[in-house]
This record gives sequence, structure tokens and C-alpha cells, in this order.
Amino acid sequence: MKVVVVGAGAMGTLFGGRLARTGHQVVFVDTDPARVATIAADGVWENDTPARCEAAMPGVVEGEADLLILFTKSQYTAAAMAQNAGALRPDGMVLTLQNGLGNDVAIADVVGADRVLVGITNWPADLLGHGRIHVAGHGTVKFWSLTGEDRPVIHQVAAALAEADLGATAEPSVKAAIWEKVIFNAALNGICALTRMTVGQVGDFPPARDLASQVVEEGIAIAKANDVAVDDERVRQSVAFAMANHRAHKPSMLQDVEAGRLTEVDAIQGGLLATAHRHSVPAPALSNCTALLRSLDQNVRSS
Ligand SMILES: NC(=O)C1=CN([C@@H]2O[C@H](COP(=O)(O)OP(=O)(O)OC[C@H]3O[C@@H](n4cnc5c(N)ncnc54)[C@H](OP(=O)(O)O)[C@@H]3O)[C@@H](O)[C@H]2O)C=CC1
Ligand SMILES: CC(C)(CO)C(=O)C(=O)O
Repeated sequence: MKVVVVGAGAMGTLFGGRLARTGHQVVFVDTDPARVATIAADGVWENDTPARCEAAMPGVVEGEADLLILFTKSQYTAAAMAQNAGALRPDGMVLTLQNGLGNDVAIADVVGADRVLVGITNWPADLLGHGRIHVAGHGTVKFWSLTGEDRPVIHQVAAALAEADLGATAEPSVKAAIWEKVIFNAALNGICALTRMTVGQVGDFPPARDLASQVVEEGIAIAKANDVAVDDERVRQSVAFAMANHRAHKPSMLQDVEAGRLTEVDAIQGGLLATAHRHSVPAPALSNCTALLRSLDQNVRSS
């Protein structure tokens, strides 16, 4: 396959690098000229393992790609799609495994719902420098078509990701998994970003761990009020699993805070909170975390 990875950060580097190592032609697209130049010259590196690939600025690649994998932060989804949809051949597909709610719809607005594959991943990747990542544990990928239809391309993409050792499965009931992930991220990414603790440190410190549990319980109630059949125990277990096994990982939202970037609060905590308001579900812990994260973003905007 010819694959364009839009967003050459932590996750783009992981997915693009592994696909390149299993024989796919991978082009990274990123807005940072220094990052693009470094990847074009040196390829990408996962720990000590390199992969050769191409790199380009947005809007330069045209017309040939079978698959575009979007790994920008959610606040840049619409802009990144507007700039890079032309990289796809007319029936090429877009895969989003980004965190948060609403990325799928923003992509469908540009290419049409029948060209969108949507899902989740819990691979923990930390960006060390341009084209260089550390992967703090193992993860999986689940996705399906946005329209819900079963199509051969879903299985072709799943096979390519599985062959690249990304633990991918095609999963028709992905909607519940997406909500379970957003609840997980609202709790863990938010509290790690606010406290600057790693996942393991939050798990070890009872006040932080209890706050994470409150956000999880509120998130479960919000999903159910919105008629999404999340599995309560699976959400709790996923948080406990990350606390035990992804101990050193700095969630992507903490990486944003440390780098002085805007966070994905509007797509993650904000997406859940808007749903809570629509269904009049009380969510005091989520609401307070959202206000604090939006305050951090406000600092970034005014600095
Ligand atoms: N890191 C992780 O472990 C995980 C992350 N995720 C999710 O995956 C997504 C990507 O996260 P992550 O890889 O950590 O993010 P990063 O911030 O590391 O990477 C995103 C990259 O996209 C670039 N970018 C921004 N706008 C555009 C654009 N218009 N066109 C092309 N590139 C652009 C950014 O540049 P710049 O920095 O200059 O803005 C940056 O290099 C997020 O939704 C995140 O929540 C999901 C699971 C795990
Ligand atoms: C890896 C994981 C699951 C940890 O919070 C994540 O989604 C992130 O860092 O954004």
C-alpha cells in the first residue's frame, strides 16, 4: 500500500515506521519543517530500530495514496484534512485512531462518510525528538467503517496493521470501544496533564487515583445516558491495566502540557461534558478537570 501519515508525532511515527518496515511505501506529512527535513534525511526511529520513509509539508503529496492515517491532535483534524485530502486516490480511505469525540465527523465532512475508518488504539508512544519515539508498552488497535458497513478494505487495512505488529482487529462494535477509550482518556490523560504525573504515579497516589475513578464513574453514566453500551468493568480494568503496565508513559495530553502546546480537552473531556449537559447527568469531577485543563490552554493562548 501507499500510505500517507498526517502528523509525524508520537503515534504517526509508531504506525508509519512499523508499516514502512513491513514493506509499505510511507510518506509522513507534518507542519513542522524541521521535523519533515529530519525524517526525509534520517527516516524514523522506534527505540533503536530505524525505518526509511519519505516526508513532505502539507498539501505537497498528490493523488496516489491508498490510505491516509490521521494522527494530528483533534483540534487540527479539520485543517489537516482540508490540506491533505488531495494526497488520496479518489477511493482512498482515511483511518482515524485519534483520541476524543468528533474526529470521524470532521473527516467525513471533507472526504465523505464512506471513506472513513474509525477506531481506537492504546499504544503508548512518547516523542523523544524529530522522528524518534520511545514505546512504553504494548497496545492494540480496533476499528471499523464509520458507516457500519462491512467492506473488504477494512480487512485489508487490519491485515496490514496486524502484519506490522500493531495488534489490529476489525471490530464492528467499535462505537462502545471509542466511548470506553474517551472515558479512559478523560480520567488518565487529564489527571496526568494536571498533576504532571506519569500513569504509574497517578496509580500509586490515592488522591489522584480516586479522582481518576470519579471521572471514570461519571463517564460511564454519561455514555449510558447517551445510549452507548459501554462495559463498566472493561473501562475500570483498562485504567487499572495502564496504571500497572504503562507506568512510565506520559499520556499525550501531559506531553502537550510539558511542550507548552494546546491540549485535546475540547474533544476528550469537553466532548463528554457536552453530552453530560445534553442529558442532565451530574459530572462534578469531570467538570472541574475540564475547567482546569481549559485554564492551562488559556495560558498557552495568552503566552
Ligand atoms: N501518544 C500516545 O501515546 C497516544 C496518542 N493518541 C492520540 O493520537 C493522536 C496523535 O497523538 P500524538 O502522536 O501523541 O500527537 P503529537 O503531538 O506527538 O503529534 C501530532 C503531530 O501532528 C502535527 N500537526 C499538527 N497539525 C498538522 C497538520 N495540519 N498537518 C500535518 N501535521 C500536523 C504536529 O505538529 P506540531 O507539534 O507542530 O503541532 C505534530 O508533529 C491524538 O489524538 C492523541 O490523543 C492515541 C493513543 C496513544
Ligand atoms: C496511551 C494512552 C492510552 C495513555 O493514556 C493514550 O491514549 C494517550 O497517551 O493519549
